[in-house]
Amino acid sequence: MAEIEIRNLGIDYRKPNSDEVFAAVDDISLSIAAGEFVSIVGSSGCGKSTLLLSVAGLVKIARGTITIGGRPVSGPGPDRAVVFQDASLLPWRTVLGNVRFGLEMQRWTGGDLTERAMSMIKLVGLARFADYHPHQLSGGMRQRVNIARALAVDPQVLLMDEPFGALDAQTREIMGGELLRIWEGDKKTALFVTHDIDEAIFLSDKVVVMGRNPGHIKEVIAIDLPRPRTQEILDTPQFTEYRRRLRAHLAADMAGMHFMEEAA
Ligand SMILES: Nc1ncnc2c1ncn2[C@@H]1O[C@H](COP(=O)(O)OP(=O)(O)OP(=O)(O)O)[C@@H](O)[C@H]1O
Repeated sequence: MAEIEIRNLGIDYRKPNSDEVFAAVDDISLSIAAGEFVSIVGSSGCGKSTLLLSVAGLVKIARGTITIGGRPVSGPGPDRAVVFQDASLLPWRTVLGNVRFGLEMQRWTGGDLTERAMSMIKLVGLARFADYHPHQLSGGMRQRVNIARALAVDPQVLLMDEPFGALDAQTREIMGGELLRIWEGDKKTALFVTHDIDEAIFLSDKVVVMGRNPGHIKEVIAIDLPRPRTQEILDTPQFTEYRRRLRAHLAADMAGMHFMEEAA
């Protein structure tokens, strides 16, 4: 059975300064197996974040269902952890304090909190910085802390919304590799939103391509590349072919957007 099962999902939002509602995503069905790494790509505003937030239980489901491990999602829960683009760290707490905070919030009972937090900080390569405060860290390091905090509570599902979106290209590439190393260690089910096609292919078992108005799934592409993945894979013919397919999808979507703007 799939770990995450999304069936005919629809999410509505209210238009700004109006009572009118519109479907941000509609009729989305997707099955994600336990331990799978799935990325969501698509043009801006097509509903990627909305889909991720719905799995997190942070937006109201208007139509359809989402189940995690067979249980319907009706709000946030300890089985899911979310990492957003901007590391939401507490500035007055150290790295250790921030990772501990996640455990404190979940009333972690799986052993000593500091020990657990430290093991996660080591996992993301920040052991030497445990006493630092967020402002003393680079953007990439802050995002590592965010990931450590999310993983510390041992969620079944890790949800990431453009977690490397604010980082420079090189740091982003390094962080992608790091994320895979961590994920390969204990294979959480991962759902990852990105604008970056190469990042999506490099990380994923499946790439979900979304289209817009309302947000829907255009195609789910299985990425049949060997693991563990290294940067060399980016230059292989298979990788290039996946890139070509995904670019063609997104280009078609962009062309549709221009057409709509002209028609408006
Ligand atoms: N809280 C909200 N209230 C009203 N409309 C919203 C809300 N959040 C998102 N929207 C709208 O819903 C649609 C989907 O937004 P969403 O953020 O899910 O798209 P996205 O694909 O993640 O976009 P981006 O790639 O630009 O981050 C957009 O039209 C957006 O303007």
